[in-house]
Amino acid sequence: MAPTRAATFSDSSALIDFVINRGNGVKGLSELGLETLPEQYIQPLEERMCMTNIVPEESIPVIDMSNWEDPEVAKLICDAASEWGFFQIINHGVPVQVLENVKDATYRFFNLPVEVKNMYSKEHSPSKNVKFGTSFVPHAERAFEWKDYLSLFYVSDEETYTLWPCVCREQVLEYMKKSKVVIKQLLKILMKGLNVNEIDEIKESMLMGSMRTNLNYYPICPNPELTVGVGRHSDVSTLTILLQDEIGRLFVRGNKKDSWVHIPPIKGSLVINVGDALQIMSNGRYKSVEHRVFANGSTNRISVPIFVNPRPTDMIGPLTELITSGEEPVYKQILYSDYVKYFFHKPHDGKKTIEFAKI
Ligand SMILES: O=C(O)CCC(=O)C(=O)O
Ligand SMILES: [Fe+2]
Repeated sequence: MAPTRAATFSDSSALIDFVINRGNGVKGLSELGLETLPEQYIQPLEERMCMTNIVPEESIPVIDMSNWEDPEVAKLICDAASEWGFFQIINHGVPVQVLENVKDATYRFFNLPVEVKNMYSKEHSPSKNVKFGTSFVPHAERAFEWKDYLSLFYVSDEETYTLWPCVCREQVLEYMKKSKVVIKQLLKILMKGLNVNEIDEIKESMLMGSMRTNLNYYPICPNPELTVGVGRHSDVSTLTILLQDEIGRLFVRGNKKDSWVHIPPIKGSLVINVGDALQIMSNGRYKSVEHRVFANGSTNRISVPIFVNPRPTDMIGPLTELITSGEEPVYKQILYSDYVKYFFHKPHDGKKTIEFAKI
């Protein structure tokens, strides 16, 4: 019997060498035209897509930001952040062209020759602030995730122009800068919702002292029903601003037990979600909610999240305003970089990271 193409990688070390060490990623696997998914990507049954758990009649709020100072808009945002942890915004002020440009830049990066992309892998990158990789933490995962990414931690414009790949740096920078306006509006509203009316320097650093933008690439997958693009997780950010393309397949945990709700692509919109850092700072009032991405059998998908984070050196914990007003703290003070380190040392595991900060 002729061997199937998947047999090429029946040996795990050969697959790891091709995908990780040589930098082909899952894009390289996808382009081999494999007929079956390599077993290293087969997820346990409970992590795979199950249509019966999807609630098609539910959806996360879509909020028009054109009158963002209107108290009714503020209420919609604060309610969405506490009930869903997720919402989409439209008329947010980030020009559509900026969004289109960053999507084009994402394709430009992933279409570079493997040798060029691999110059940014963990082993070869000139800086830990720029990293090309695949899956989430392949060295610790029992099953890999069907995703490649480029992760860009912003330090300064100067560093961006020296270290980031030239095919995407200007577009990512512009997307970050234009998004900063709406990020500030959202944080102002969310803080007001907690009766925190002044955002001083220390608070601004805790809320948005650093930013990381990821370019995510989910290539066409053989047997998409057996794997995931990104497994169940909540983000470790304060807020995440996510640009997705028109493909869909991003799901968020719904309010009913074991239910999942699709986040439909809306042209020009941005998906906003609360991350663990904001759940901690708000003492649990705003919720970071589990989400995941399923793989796709017929189309490549991209997404571009901006993770708005505290600075790595910030101590974060429930805001003093909440505690002095009599709330019992649910979380302790933690060094943000310790929290992030903990997240990146284990595979995706739903909402478990936040246990690290619980009192
Ligand atoms: O690709 C997406 O739509 C979501 C990705 C995501 O959840 C993440 O990168 O944290
Ligand atoms: Fe996420």
